[in-house]
Amino acid sequence: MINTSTRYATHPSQVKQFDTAQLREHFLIETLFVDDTIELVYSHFDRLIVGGIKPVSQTVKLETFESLKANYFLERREIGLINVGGTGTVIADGESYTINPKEAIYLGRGVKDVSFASEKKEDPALFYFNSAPAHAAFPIAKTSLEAAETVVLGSSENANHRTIRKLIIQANVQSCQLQMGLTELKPGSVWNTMPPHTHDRRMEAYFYFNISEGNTVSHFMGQPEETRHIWMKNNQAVISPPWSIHCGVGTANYSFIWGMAGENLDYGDMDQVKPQELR
Ligand SMILES: O=C[C@H](O)[C@@H](O)CC(=O)C(=O)O
Ligand SMILES: [Zn+2]
Repeated sequence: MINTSTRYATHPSQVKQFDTAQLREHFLIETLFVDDTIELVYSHFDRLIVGGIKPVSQTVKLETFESLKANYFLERREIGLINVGGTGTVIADGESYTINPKEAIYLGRGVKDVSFASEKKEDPALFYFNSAPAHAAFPIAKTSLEAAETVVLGSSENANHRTIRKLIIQANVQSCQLQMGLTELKPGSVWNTMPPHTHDRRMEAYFYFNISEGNTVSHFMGQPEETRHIWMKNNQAVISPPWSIHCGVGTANYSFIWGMAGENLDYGDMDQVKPQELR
């Protein structure tokens, strides 16, 4: 089963007029994990696809869908998947890859048959994914948190102490557009990506997880001088337009996956915004 929808690109002057419901309709992705289903949103921002796959009682196949006008999903695309559930398997053109919790896999253009399975039905794999158009075919690559390029940023005094793990990044995985990673906040730290930034050459999507029972995260978006917020639940994603900041604050610590597509593969070229400049 595959369930798809499309989100159009928006202009900052439009977003200025949006009420809560419109902001959520255009940017928030509420449902990503449904049993034995692929749930996805096709965004017109850099044509990034944001989705989730939850195999429970059967193997789930990565089917193509109408908007792609392709014979198979990865005919002109690449995909990065990170498992936020129990151990699972990705089968790519007959080859099986075991993906443990918090491990990632990159599949390049041209991989025809892709399917997903969980090791245990009671503890299913949850594959969060991003996919972008690809002009070249790069090899399949599996990465783990240990193998990722890691940076520790922030401090407990600023409530933003966190570990950023760049899983799919130029230094360890070759890709056309896609960059993905996983950021974990330390206990007592609640701010992610603070100070915030923009990168007009790339859009981004944030997927919030490990939000514990009774807690919530407020995601901030918009141009630095015209910000809006979206309240997030566990396992929800939010689309960040290229012109938008993307940062968040929680009522307790949490984790999130970030993924980008666009002009280049230079993670570090962000334009920083000073906290006191935000409006
Ligand atoms: O462009 C890079 C992305 O926004 C994230 O990698 C930022 C992040 O994980 C963080 O600061 O906590
Ligand atoms: Zn960013």
